[in-house]
Amino acid sequence: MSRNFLAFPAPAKLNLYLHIVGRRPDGYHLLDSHFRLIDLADTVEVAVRDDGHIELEAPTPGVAPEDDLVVRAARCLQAATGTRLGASLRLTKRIPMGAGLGGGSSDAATVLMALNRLWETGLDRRALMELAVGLGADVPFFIFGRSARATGIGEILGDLPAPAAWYVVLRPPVHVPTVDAFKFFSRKGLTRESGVDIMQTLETTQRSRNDLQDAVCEMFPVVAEALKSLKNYGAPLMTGSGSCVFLACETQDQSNRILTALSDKWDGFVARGLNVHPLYDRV
Ligand SMILES: C[C@@](CO)(OP(=O)(O)O)[C@H](O)COP(=O)(O)OP(=O)(O)OC[C@H]1O[C@@H](n2ccc(N)nc2=O)[C@H](O)[C@@H]1O
Ligand SMILES: Nc1ncnc2c1ncn2[C@@H]1O[C@H](COP(=O)(O)OP(=O)(O)O)[C@@H](O)[C@H]1O
Repeated sequence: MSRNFLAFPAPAKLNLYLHIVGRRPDGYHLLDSHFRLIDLADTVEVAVRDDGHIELEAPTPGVAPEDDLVVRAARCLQAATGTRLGASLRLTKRIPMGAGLGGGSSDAATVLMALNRLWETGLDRRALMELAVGLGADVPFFIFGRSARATGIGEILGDLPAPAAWYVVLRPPVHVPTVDAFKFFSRKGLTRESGVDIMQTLETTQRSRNDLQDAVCEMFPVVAEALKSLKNYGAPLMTGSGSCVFLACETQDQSNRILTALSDKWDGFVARGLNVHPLYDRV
């Protein structure tokens, strides 16, 4: 049966700083991080089914369909709203996985926003964000949908504008499991005491720092090498739990020139910072 698929973008994100300021009893770490959307995006295609089934037409490489975040997001919205409708899903992956770019989380957020509209379940942004945190700590950010300061485990979000910027992003050929990055970090006892009003100290200390960076560089020295390559051009940073590293540039041309200069050694891409999620007004 031919179905009427509609396509929705799922943009990636960078962490312009990532501070770990504590740890919850359940083991999740308390963060203070600046999340910024970029124009690299996956595409999620959705067709409503009236039989209630959730079907992913082709598996995401390395992910069992029932574990796929797009399937989990659809089932989560079904359970929360009691809708009898289902969906067929197609996913076009462009965001590297395990790269600190939030690809899986963004895919999940796009499914929640798209199906909330197509199933007419009528949840508001706040309700969708509350559902989202059960799918992943940085899923709520993509529903919040604009440059944000994230605290808590990443689910408490407030506006924090980012300067217009282009980013050159290098992609070391390793997949960093988020859980391993945090585990390695905590084993080294580098967690700062919680409760510090980081925005005050941020004025006096260097803001753009990723507290997971040293741990990931120790686990994957190739990430340290990628940072070193970019250090010739400015002050690079790893995004999220890695493996990607990035450098902010004022112009697209500057980003392209740096990527070209490093292209014999590194895979990478140039991305433009976004102020709002492409689906922002569709919630
Ligand atoms: C680290 C960040 C920073 O933006 O980005 P990514 O590197 O994933 O892109 C995010 O907080 C990742 O969010 P997300 O990828 O959704 O993580 P989850 O699936 O919720 O958690 C995976 C595992 O990471 C650890 N984890 C995650 C978030 C957090 N604040 N503290 C943690 O300790 C937990 O062990 C958890 O079981
Ligand atoms: N649709 C999906 N796209 C990407 N990863 C997915 C998806 N569904 C589940 N995953 C799992 O989520 C993990 C985190 O993926 P992703 O969010 O892209 O990376 P990161 O957490 O480094 O930003 C992947 O390693 C994969 O095992």
